Amino acid sequence: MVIPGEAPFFSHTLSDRTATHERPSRILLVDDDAPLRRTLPHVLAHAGRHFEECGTVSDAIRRLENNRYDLILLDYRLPDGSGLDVLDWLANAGRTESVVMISGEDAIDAAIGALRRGADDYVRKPYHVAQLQRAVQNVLHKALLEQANGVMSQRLKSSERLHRYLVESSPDFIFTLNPSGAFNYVNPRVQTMLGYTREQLLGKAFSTLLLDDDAIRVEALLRDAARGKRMHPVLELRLRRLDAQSGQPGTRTVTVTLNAVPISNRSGEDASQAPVGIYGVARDISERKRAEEIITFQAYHDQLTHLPNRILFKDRLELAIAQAQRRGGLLAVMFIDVDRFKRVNDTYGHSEGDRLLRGLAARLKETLRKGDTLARLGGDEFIILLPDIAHAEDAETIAQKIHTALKTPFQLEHGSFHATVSIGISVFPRDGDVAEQLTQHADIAMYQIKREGKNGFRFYDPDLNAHYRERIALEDDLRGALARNEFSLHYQPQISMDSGKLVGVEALLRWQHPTHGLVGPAAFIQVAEEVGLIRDISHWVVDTATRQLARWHARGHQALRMSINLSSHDFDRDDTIDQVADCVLRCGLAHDRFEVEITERVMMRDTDEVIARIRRLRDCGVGISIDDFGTGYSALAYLQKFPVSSLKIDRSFVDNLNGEGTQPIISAITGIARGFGLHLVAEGVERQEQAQRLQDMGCDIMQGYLFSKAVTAGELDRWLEAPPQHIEAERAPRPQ
Ligand SMILES: Nc1nc2c(ncn2[C@@H]2O[C@H](COP(=O)(O)O[C@H]3[C@@H](O)[C@H](n4cnc5c(=O)[nH]c(N)nc54)O[C@@H]3COP(=O)(O)O)[C@@H](O)[C@H]2O)c(=O)[nH]1
Repeated sequence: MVIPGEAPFFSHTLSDRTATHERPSRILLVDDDAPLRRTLPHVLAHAGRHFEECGTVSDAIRRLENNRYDLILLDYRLPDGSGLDVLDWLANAGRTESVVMISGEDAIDAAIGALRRGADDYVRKPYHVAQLQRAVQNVLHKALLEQANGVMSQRLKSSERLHRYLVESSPDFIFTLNPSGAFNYVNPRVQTMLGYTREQLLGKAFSTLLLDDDAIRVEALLRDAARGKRMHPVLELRLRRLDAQSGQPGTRTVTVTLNAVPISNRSGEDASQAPVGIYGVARDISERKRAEEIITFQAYHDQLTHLPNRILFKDRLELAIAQAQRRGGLLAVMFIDVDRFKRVNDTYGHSEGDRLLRGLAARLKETLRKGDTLARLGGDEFIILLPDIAHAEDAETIAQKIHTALKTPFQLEHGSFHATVSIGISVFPRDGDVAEQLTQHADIAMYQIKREGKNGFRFYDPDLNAHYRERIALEDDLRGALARNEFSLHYQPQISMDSGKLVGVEALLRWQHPTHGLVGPAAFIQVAEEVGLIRDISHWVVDTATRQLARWHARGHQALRMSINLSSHDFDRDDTIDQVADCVLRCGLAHDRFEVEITERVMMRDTDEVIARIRRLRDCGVGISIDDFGTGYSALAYLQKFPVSSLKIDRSFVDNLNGEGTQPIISAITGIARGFGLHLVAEGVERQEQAQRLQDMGCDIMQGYLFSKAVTAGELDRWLEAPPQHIEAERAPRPQ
């Protein structure tokens, strides 16, 4: 490295300069004695010595003005002045030539005067040759030593400047401590790194920058160092920082290397006795630490809620199991699933779903103690670890607290939302002694709560395993069912009692399961909804049903109506509704021939979006039929809001025709249908007398096992060509 304006650090070596005998010496003889001037070069001859001569002061000065010499042999008395004049000239010119004064003056004052004015030696005439030779040799040697010394000190200065430059401009905080551990040097980096000026730190103990824990470690180290022990190479410490802007204290994380350095080199003494200073280098690793912390946090936490994730949860659970095993204690795992969460996402969008999850995380946290772990496993699944419980029932208390905490609705952008959760609990060691098992058993218990109607909690029970496995298998089979073409539609006839004719059909979904045979929708629709398969299934139903109806219309049965069932989930989005409209249009189905049955569950959703979607269907000529009409509370209110075209008298009324209050309800429904001009169908008609009573009450169209179960399209083809004989027989005589 080269400091600007400086020679390279080690551009030459000492040995170059100290090899005096090899170096030529240029010597000027100044004497008015010409024979002496000619003789002296012979007397003083030596390898590398070159002599020049002159006899006057002025001649000497002229030569000096143009040349440099290593030595001047200078006579005291000269024709035009004194050798002292030459000495003065040399002094004034700042010249460094060595001078041996040669003089016949006896007086000691002359010698002293010459030496004072810069002569290096004084030889009095007459002299012995050997005396002059020695003087010349000594002076030349001394000059060379001085020269070498000058070079050396120049190099030391350069070296010191270089080191100072390196230390002062270092990106690290470099410091030295005295034996008491107080700063006696700090480089300027301290100001940007820690916010202190050098003056603020000099004289202060290093420990004043340290946090308590670190201070204890470092003080022990410094004590060891003072006793001559080797120091540890690298420490990670937090140094106190003074924020210049806010004046607030903070910390920076640094790696520090501390090295003991003996302060004085007292030769002969035991080195371990020498007082020790400390040389330290602190490197700021705060940013790296922060980045590491963020990466670690992200690896072990859920980004949405900032709760621990599955990995961290498992880690904590394994630790808690090990501790519980040691102390023979209990712990509980609570698997929590948010009920109907998917609906929030589908209806209000993902940002509302996220808001709800964050709110839920905060509420769940509030119900827990320090030391418990709440984690998010993903989606709407949370899990809690209660690492230290006295009784299994303690987990029950927490579950109740959670349900209580959720009684207050969440405030979302779209308004308030009342969330419920299903909680499954497993307890160590009763329900398992490894993390995966406890988690899976809590999950199974949670799943059972879902099956039992959600919004509750229960403990794991080994009997639940079988149900769980069935459910998992069902989910797996269902996922491939569409691709394997295992679905079909069956059509249940609707008969007009007046004409005895088949006037409509309800399309009902069937699943030809590879091992279980023909499976009805009640066994899988809910699962399809929960695992998100319902959309694709509904699309298949809509497509198949509209094509089939178009085929029957094309064969001349244009009056035939068909209804299909959609899931309430299908009304959360536009795509299924768009598809119904597209299919009806593409197949050219006449107004009201194709109908979508909606349940009160759909109407209860009652959002602007759901109403708009139902209106859109109606505008496309699709009939809207209310299934299980009259079983809910606000049936009449719905009729005002929704563009309904048909009502179905629920099977429960038909079943209970003789029950208290049933007949007035059925009469009311028939009255409403007549009043609003709605198509009316009674479903679940199984017996002749039911058909008779319904007909008496003004209901004409009926559907039920009395007439037929749902049949395949092929069977219905045959029906349409030749209605079965028994239908006529089932028809009740017309009222007179
Ligand atoms: N999202 C979709 N849901 C569908 C679809 N297809 C059907 N479903 C829903 O499943 C429910 C059960 O249907 P299913 O097992 O087919 O039962 C229907 C009839 O078989 C049964 N029924 C008909 N007549 C009688 C009878 O006289 N007695 C008796 N005990 N049961 C009878 O009733 C069911 C039809 O009911 P409804 O829909 O209310 O008219 C079913 O309720 C649908 O909601 C589908 O494609 N998608």
